Amino acid sequence: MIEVAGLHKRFGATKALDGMSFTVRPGQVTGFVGPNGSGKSTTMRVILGLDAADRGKALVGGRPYATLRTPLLHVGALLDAAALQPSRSARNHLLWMARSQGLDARRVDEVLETVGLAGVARRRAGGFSLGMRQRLGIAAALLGDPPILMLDEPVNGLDPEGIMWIRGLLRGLAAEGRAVLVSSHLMSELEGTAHHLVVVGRGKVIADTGVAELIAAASNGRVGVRTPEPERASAALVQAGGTATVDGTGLVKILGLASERVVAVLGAAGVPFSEIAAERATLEEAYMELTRSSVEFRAEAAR
Ligand SMILES: Nc1ncnc2c1ncn2[C@@H]1O[C@H](COP(=O)(O)OP(=O)(O)OP(=O)(O)O)[C@@H](O)[C@H]1O
Repeated sequence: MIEVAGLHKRFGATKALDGMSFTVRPGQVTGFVGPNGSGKSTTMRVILGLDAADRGKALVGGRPYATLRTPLLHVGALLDAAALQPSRSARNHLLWMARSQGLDARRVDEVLETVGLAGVARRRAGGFSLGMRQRLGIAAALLGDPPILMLDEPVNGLDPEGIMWIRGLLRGLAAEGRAVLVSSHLMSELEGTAHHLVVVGRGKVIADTGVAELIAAASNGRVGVRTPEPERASAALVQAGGTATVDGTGLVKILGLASERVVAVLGAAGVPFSEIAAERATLEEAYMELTRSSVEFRAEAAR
C-alpha cells in the first residue's frame, strides 16, 4: 500500500503539490492521471524520497521510503527510463542493481525474460530504443519482486504491441495482489488497464474513484435512437428535458433521459424509430464529464 497525505511542495514560485492525498491499494492498478505539470512526477519523487515535501507524509508499506534497507524489495519504480549508464549492458545494469539488494544473477535473467529483453541482454543499453529502455526500466522495477510498483508514464515510447504487453503485465501484477500505481497524462492510455483512478490537477486530487463506477455514472442517461424523423425526435426529447444531437445518419444521441423515458416521449409525440440502445461512455468521455465542473482543472489543461 502507498499512502500519501497532505503533501505540499513548492519550487520557487511554483506550487507543485498543494495538499496531495490518496491511497494506492493492493490487488489493483491505480491510474494516476492529470495534465502535464499537475504534480504526478513530483508526488512519485516524494514517495521515493528523491524530493522532500515541504509538508505532509508519504509512506510505502507503512514506512517512509528512506527508512527501507533494501528498498527494491519493497517498491519497484520506473521514473525515468533514460536514467541508465549507456556503456553498460542491460544485464550488467541490472546485475549492479541486484547486488546492491542482495539479489543474484538468476533473478536478473528472470526479469530480462519477463520483459522480453533476454535476447539483447548483453548489448549496450546506450544503443537501446526508447521502448527497449522502458522495458529495461520495468525489469529493474520488478527485480526485487516488490509488493508495490510505481511507474511514471510507462507506455511512453512503446509501440501498440508494447502497450498491449504492458497492460497485461500491470493487470497480472495487480492480480498477484500487488499495489500498482501508474501515471499518465492521457486517460485513453489507462483504458483497459486501471481499476481505480486518482485524477489530479494543480497539485491536488480532483477525483478518487473506481473506473467501473465512473463509467457507470457517466453512462447514466446516454441513449441512442435511430429514426427517420431525427429533427422531430430531437425537439420532443429536448422538451422532455434531455439534450439531443443528430449525427447525419438518422442517429439521435440523447443525454439526460433514461431509455424508458425516451421510448415514452417518442411514443407520445408519434415519432417512429427503429432502434434504441443505452450507450456506455468511454473512459475518455467519463473523464471529461468528471473534470468539466473543475474550473481549475480546465485552466490547467488548457495551458
Ligand atoms: N525540479 C523542479 N524545479 C522547478 N519546478 C519543478 C521541478 N519539478 C517540477 N516542477 C514544477 O512542478 C509542477 C509539477 O510538475 P510534475 O513534473 O510533478 O508534473 P507532472 O504531472 O508529472 O507532469 P508531466 O505529465 O508533464 O510529467 C510543474 O509546474 C513543474 O514545472
